[in-house]
Amino acid sequence: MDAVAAISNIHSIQNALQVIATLQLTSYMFPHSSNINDGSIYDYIVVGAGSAGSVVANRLTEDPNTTVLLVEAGGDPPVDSVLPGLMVYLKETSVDWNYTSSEENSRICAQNYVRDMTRGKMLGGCSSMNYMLYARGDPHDYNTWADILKDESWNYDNVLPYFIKSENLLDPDILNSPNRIFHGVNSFLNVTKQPSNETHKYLAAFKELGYEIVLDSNGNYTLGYSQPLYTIANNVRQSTAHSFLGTIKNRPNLYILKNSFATKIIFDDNNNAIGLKIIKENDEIITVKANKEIIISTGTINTPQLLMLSGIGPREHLLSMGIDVISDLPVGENLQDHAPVVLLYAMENKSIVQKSTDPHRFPTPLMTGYVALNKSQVFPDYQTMNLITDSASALQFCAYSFNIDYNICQRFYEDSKGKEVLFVLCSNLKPKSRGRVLLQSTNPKKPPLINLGHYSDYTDIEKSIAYANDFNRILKTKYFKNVDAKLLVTQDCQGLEQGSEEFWRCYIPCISTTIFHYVGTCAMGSVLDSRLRVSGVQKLRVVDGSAIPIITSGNTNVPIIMIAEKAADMIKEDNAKL
Ligand SMILES: Cc1cc2nc3c(=O)[nH]c(=O)nc-3n(C[C@H](O)[C@H](O)[C@H](O)COP(=O)(O)OP(=O)(O)OC[C@H]3O[C@@H](n4cnc5c(N)ncnc54)[C@H](O)[C@@H]3O)c2cc1C
Repeated sequence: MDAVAAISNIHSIQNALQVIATLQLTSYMFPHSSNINDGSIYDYIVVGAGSAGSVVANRLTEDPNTTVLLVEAGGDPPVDSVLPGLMVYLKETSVDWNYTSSEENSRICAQNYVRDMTRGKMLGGCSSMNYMLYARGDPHDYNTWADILKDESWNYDNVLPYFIKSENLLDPDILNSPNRIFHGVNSFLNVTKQPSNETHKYLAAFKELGYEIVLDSNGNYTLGYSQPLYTIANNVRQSTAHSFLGTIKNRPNLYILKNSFATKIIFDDNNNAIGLKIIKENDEIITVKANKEIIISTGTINTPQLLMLSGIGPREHLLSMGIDVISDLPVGENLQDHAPVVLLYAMENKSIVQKSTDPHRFPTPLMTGYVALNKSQVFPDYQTMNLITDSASALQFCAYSFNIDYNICQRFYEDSKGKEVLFVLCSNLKPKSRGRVLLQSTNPKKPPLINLGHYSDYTDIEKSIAYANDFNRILKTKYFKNVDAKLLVTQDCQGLEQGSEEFWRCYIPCISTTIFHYVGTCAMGSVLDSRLRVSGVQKLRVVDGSAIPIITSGNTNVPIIMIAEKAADMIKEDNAKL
């Protein structure tokens, strides 16, 4: 097999799945689209039914006297979203916004490198196409937010109830452990483990290196290696579309407009957000109105675009685009992501590697680790996601899912053919690099200009070197020695002493990628206040990943769900006072 053939296999399966999607087999699981007319008025309008927007719409409609319109650019999640084992087939399809980032200013391998940025365009947003790892981040993250924002309501003790509020944990081991107190069991988001015996030999190797093997990384202590939790239950993906919308699809006060694209927020003369311009599925343009508030939940890339198109953003940039400025704010700046280094290890010979063929489960056995280099530190510096796979699947992950250069992936494949492969994503959890989102046009349908800025801060390379070196000690463990495990290296870096400074400096820029954790472009503390209100205007909030001031120490879906739970309470409180 070569990398081109591996990707062509994926495309063939995607084509078949696109045909199946026309049957709309999943539509019974989700709310139907409402008939919305020009000029309709609601108490609240929520724009974007992703991880955050679905939760906000659910919580606001708990009061039967409150009407909510939820506007979503995409439609129902297809079968390949609902079945966890098919997750790799969603990229670059009609449910992906298909954004790319131009990385010309960063220090990655190739000049003017273009990176694929997968983003969900359907009910549930990215929660309908993500890799379903349930990770809350570390208490230190939220205590830092509270310090920056000078608002204790964001410290760990005060956000923990919102993590608990959203969750229905179904794992018996954690439920019978002291960590039970950190988990919810009564809510919409079902969470399970996907246990696998194949992880044991690797967990033993991590233990040999001195890492703790923990039952759960989602309590008040996150360090150690574990079999993680997933937003998978009852054989299906627990997207927010499934958990928070499917379960309330008959609420008469929830109105949903699918396949409809919001293009502009309308303000009155006093800068109150009062309406929203939308292009419907049939290209009809309508304006809808909100009595109380408009909540923007269109995600880290589209939220800054919508705000800027509506006159909220950096003055110079808006004026250069011919847009009248309503509020001069650093919208689009502060873009953050985890940019992991991909480390591949060729393990024991296995002519036929046991692969999960069950589409109801996560496709490979996996372990996660949270590590602090300084042993007296209680929060992690880096995260590893460790997938146990085979050379052919590793080739697909490498060249397709994680968009690494074909030739490099091909080389990895050749050097691991017939073997088990440990595919590791090793992420610096607190990168200093920042990217940016700008408008490239006043046409709302034109994608914004995105620069992820990966490794634009030099210290991130240094940190990635330290973390990769630390992880690579795994080669010294008994199991790795017994099977004569090898770190796969690209041709260009061969000849350099493995583990040397020179080696990592060569290697890392070529095998770094994205894990799609984009946050921060409308951050609390700069664009928003700590109640998520947009500064300089009234009746407008942003509730999604863009509101995060500093990226969390792990995957981002569940922290965003927590923000949405907290936001819904703040919206209810603030409007009750009026
Ligand atoms: C491939 C992939 C794998 C990932 N894996 C994990 C993981 O394993 N675990 C984890 O915790 N996180 C993971 N993440 C990240 C996580 O899923 C996201 O951070 C999170 O879902 C983002 O939530 P959000 O509410 O900010 O935005 P989104 O979920 O993106 O929601 C935004 C919604 O707004 C809609 N929208 C946008 N513009 C408009 C408009 N103008 N009008 C109307 N609607 C609009 C979009 O279609 C979308 O539905 C992954 C992400 C991806 C893409």
